[in-house]
Amino acid sequence: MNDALSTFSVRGGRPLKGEITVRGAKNLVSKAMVAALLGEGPSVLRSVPDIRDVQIVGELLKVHGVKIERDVVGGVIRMDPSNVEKAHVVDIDAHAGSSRIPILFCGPLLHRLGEAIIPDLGGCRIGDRPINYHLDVLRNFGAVVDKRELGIYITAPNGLKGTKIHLEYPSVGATEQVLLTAVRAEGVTELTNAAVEPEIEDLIAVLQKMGAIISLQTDRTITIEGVERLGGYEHVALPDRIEAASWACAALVTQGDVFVRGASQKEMATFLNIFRKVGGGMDITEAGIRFFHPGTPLKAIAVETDVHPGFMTDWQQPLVVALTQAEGISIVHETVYENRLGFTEALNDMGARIQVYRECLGGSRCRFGRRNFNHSAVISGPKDLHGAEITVPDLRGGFSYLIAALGAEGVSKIHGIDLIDRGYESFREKLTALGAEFWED
Ligand SMILES: CC(=O)N[C@H]1[C@@H](OP(=O)(O)OP(=O)(O)OC[C@H]2O[C@@H](n3ccc(=O)[nH]c3=O)[C@H](O)[C@@H]2O)O[C@H](CO)[C@@H](O)[C@@H]1O
Ligand SMILES: C=C(OP(=O)(O)O)C(=O)O
Repeated sequence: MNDALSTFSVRGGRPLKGEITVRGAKNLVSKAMVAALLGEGPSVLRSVPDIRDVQIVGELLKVHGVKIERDVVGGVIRMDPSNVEKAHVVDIDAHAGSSRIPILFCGPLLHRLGEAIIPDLGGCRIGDRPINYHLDVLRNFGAVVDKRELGIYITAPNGLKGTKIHLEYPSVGATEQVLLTAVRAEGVTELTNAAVEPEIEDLIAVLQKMGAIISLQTDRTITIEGVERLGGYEHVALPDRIEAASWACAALVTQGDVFVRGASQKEMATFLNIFRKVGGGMDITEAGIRFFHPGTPLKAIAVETDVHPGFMTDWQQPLVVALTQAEGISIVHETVYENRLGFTEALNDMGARIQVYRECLGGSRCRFGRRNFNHSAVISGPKDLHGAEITVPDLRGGFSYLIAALGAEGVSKIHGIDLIDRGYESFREKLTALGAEFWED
């Protein structure tokens, strides 16, 4: 175990009961903040959660001259990009490895400054996570990409021009790259096989408020007519459907009853279907969703992760913990990331029975079939979980360990808990509100 990591101890066995609130989605807020860079006037974003990714993007905006005012408690961030300027390489490099968002600064910085320097990316290590689509997209618009020792240096000597782009896979980040570049490129851009996640639709709404002209067809085609200028925006971020689903799984595993204020049915429809099939109870209201264990045995299921409107990959890890409590054999086929099942090893140390396979099990053949990636899991349940000493591997894996520890008999020691702050606002306070017993060493 790494002693340098902060340690969080949890005594499991108490049902989580009560109410918590989710605010804006990590995967929209950070991108809407980047979009503010494109405007000539200030932008105001509301329902901003207090998570580390927001802080990191805020700092990156600041080093580029954006004036930021933030009301952390009220969840409001005001960004004034009137004086965007070149940042010092050392200031940019200070953010190397911290998040995946810097790659999305390319289009806005090229439009504003004619060049962009992008540090090495961070984010969860759940696969190789290449950026080839991003760089191809930028080259398509006419950008010149130069890989240097301290990151990537991008210029657009002849400006950025609208183009036709087809994505080999509907990547969320690459779709956002196209949007954030095309809105001010000269002429029309047509993107086919685009990702259509709710966070992307919300980013389109933000850009439209700024003056962009974007249409989204039902066949994953997005057309963007470039405009010369964009203004600021005022926007309320859509709620975080990943955080909401994570608390739903925590309610199930601990035999609890949690009202997640802010959870929205529309963006969670696919998760809600699976939660119901597993046997979870729910009451859907306008204000939020109550998730509870109905007292009857949970049922095993087969599920595969997919791009929207499929079952989201970021829901997979919390759901796997819930499936350790279901009666029978569940199958989970991870088709978005090749390496997102490593976290199951520690669950097995806690008493779960999960076997991982290279084959595509229980669903269609995916990009990872017949390759050396353990991307299918077979979960036999129900199994009583017991406390263990575990280290957080990534954001969702970390929250999943927390769920397992809350549902386990005895005390678990979780190392590296701070990683969870990247995407779960005030999770310690929320755990306290729900009656969990934990302490930090
Ligand atoms: C900050 C953020 O919004 N993160 C989300 C975003 O990540 P992110 O935008 O990084 O995820 P992508 O949709 O781009 O990745 C999907 C797949 O495409 C591959 N790929 C992607 C880009 C590329 O240039 N080349 C390539 O091969 C990836 O390795 C992965 O296998 O969408 C993922 C899929 O819903 C979510 O899990 C992440 O929470
Ligand atoms: C994979 C995730 O995020 P990121 O892309 O920021 O690593 C996540 O939120 O689960």
